[in-house]
Amino acid sequence: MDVYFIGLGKMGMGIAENLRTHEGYAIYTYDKEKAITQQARKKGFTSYTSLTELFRPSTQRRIVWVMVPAGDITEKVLADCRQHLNPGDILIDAGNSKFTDSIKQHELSLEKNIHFLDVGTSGGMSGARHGACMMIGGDRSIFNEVEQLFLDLCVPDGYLFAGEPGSGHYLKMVHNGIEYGMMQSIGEGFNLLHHSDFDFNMPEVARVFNHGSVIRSWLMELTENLFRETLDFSEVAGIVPSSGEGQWTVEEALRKKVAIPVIAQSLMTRYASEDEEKYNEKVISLLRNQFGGHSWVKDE
Ligand SMILES: O=C(O)[C@H](O)[C@@H](O)[C@H](O)[C@H](O)COP(=O)(O)O
Repeated sequence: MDVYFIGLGKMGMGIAENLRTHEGYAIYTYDKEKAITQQARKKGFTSYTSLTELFRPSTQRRIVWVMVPAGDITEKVLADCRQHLNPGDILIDAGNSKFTDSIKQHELSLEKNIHFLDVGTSGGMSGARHGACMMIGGDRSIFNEVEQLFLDLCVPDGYLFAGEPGSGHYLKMVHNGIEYGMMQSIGEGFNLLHHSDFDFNMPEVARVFNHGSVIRSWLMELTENLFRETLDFSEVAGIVPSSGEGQWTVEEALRKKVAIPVIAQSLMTRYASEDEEKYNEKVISLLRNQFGGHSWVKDE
């Protein structure tokens, strides 16, 4: 198979490096950053500096693996690719795109007889390099034609053809909603341990939670790792950004009138962490003062 990688960031580069450890692929790469193109060449990839060079006329079917930031950038890259591709080529968006965008991209691709698969990719950087988890939406017949790609890139049992266009990214969205809730719960539990009257050894607690307990998990292993690296979090601001999938999960739950209180609360907690002004808490403090004469704490 001729596989063209577009976007060699933390995930794209890992996936490309993963794929070249398998037989049967000709791999071509492109990244808009010259420095990354150089880096890819140093690693031995055939790497180009423009899409025109990358997509030199070819009679072979091209499989294009796009892994760039979701939203406008993905939309532009996919549109640019379609300018160069032949009918029958396969365009794969393996980034964290919104499922509604993927449905649209599927339709736009179809207009040019280009096939489109939306692939939700999980497992972080180590997964990309050594075996990922992938959730795939699109036409089943196209998935069947390139299934070997997923067999090679994923851990055993680590991919699923989810169904219609958009379903791959829908699944990844909900996966990330669950990820938000699980992380929130781990954070809260360890916060309580941190404030308790007992002197718990945090890395050891995370270790024991990981051996035979109900809550053993990769996130708990990462919790053990982070505590082993340092117990001093004084330099960490405690601000938790979010890339969008948690928000889309909540929006979808509102649209479908499905209750997801834990995931919604995890998202709100992240938003609150970013709100350094604390206007909400200031209003509440002053309200307590209004009705009860309670004093408010002066900002230092
Ligand atoms: O499954 C995964 O490998 C992760 O979910 C990965 O996709 C990424 O780390 C998140 O997109 C971060 O998402 P937030 O920025 O929303 O926390």
